[in-house]
Amino acid sequence: MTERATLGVAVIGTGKMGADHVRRIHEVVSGARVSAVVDVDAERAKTIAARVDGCTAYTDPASAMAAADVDAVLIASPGPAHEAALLQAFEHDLPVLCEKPLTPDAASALRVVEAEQRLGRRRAQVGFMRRYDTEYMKLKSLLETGQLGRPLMLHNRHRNAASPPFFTSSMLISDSVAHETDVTRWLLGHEITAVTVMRPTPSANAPDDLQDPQFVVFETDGGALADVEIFVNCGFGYQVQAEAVCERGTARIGDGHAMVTNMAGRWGGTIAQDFVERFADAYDREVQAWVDATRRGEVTGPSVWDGYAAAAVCEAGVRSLNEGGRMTVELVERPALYG
Ligand SMILES: NC(=O)c1ccc[n+]([C@@H]2O[C@H](COP(=O)([O-])OP(=O)(O)OC[C@H]3O[C@@H](n4cnc5c(N)ncnc54)[C@H](O)[C@@H]3O)[C@@H](O)[C@H]2O)c1
Ligand SMILES: O[C@H]1[C@H](O)[C@@H](O)[C@H](O)[C@@H](O)[C@H]1O
Repeated sequence: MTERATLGVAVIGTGKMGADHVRRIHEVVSGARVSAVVDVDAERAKTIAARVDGCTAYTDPASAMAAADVDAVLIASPGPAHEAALLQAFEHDLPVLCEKPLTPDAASALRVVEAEQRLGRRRAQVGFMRRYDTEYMKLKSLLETGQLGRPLMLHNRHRNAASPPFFTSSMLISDSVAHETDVTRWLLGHEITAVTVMRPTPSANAPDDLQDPQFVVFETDGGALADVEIFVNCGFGYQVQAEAVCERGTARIGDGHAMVTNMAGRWGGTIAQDFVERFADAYDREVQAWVDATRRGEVTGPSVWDGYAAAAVCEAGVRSLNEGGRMTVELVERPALYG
């Protein structure tokens, strides 16, 4: 298959993540350019477009997708806006990289799976960027060698310094733990069959009415258990850690000991303050891999099915959070398109 010339990308949503992806495509990634940006906030779209020569600002995704210089779409609007943008991109037969979550609930995610199936080929990749993080990749490779034996448990910690003002208790699951649903499925190669969410006494530093932290337990069809501590107002920084406990050993990532200093009677290092810093390399690798595959006419990386499975687990998790107790996860039969 011949490679396409430089890929013209429309970035939809130019907030924290979208603006960072615009910078990335403009300055870091090869083989692509940002030809359009879209934001319901016209001023924001214009400000971001002005950073890239030849980039047009739009307020309506459909107009950008119809533009002659747009070959592909990167969706970085909030989760509830993803379904409409994905379906429009499919109508225009454009390849998509959609930030996580694919959509915020299982029914809307399933509509996206069904729409892609009607196209008869994969068109979209979901932005589960931890699959491109070097530490997660090393852990995955080690588990695949079988040296540690069968994975029995996976402990996950996911801490943000502070949550944005719009964050709700349900979003700790649907927006944040969405990542752990994906890494658990991907690292273990299991589907998650049940979810239990527990509520410790909220931190005094969490905004009023926010249930923060939460403690989540996943059961898998391979008989493993995974737990997730999600704490989005921990105050001290951004930390993502995972430890796989297997029959013959354990492996842990995310301790962040890149540099240790000794100074003034203490030893220590620094902690990243947000995801843009902690996962910078992973985002770069993710977007470059998407551009390369798209130019070859292929779709690789986490699929719309992975996005649907994560949405179904998170929906069960939100029910457990709100109603209490263990909730089972029901997935539709996996279509052949997703192997
Ligand atoms: N992979 C990651 O680690 C990671 C990190 C942060 C955010 N995200 C995801 O990226 C997405 C954006 O998050 P963010 O933190 O940048 O949010 P944000 O609030 O900073 O930005 C969202 C932007 O989208 C715009 N917008 C809203 N509705 C829109 C619509 N219908 N069409 C076009 N633009 C619209 C808003 O005006 C805003 O500028 C979310 O899906 C979020 O979950 C992923
Ligand atoms: O949207 C963000 C993003 O996905 C981050 O990676 C995660 O740590 C945050 O909790 C979430 O709100």
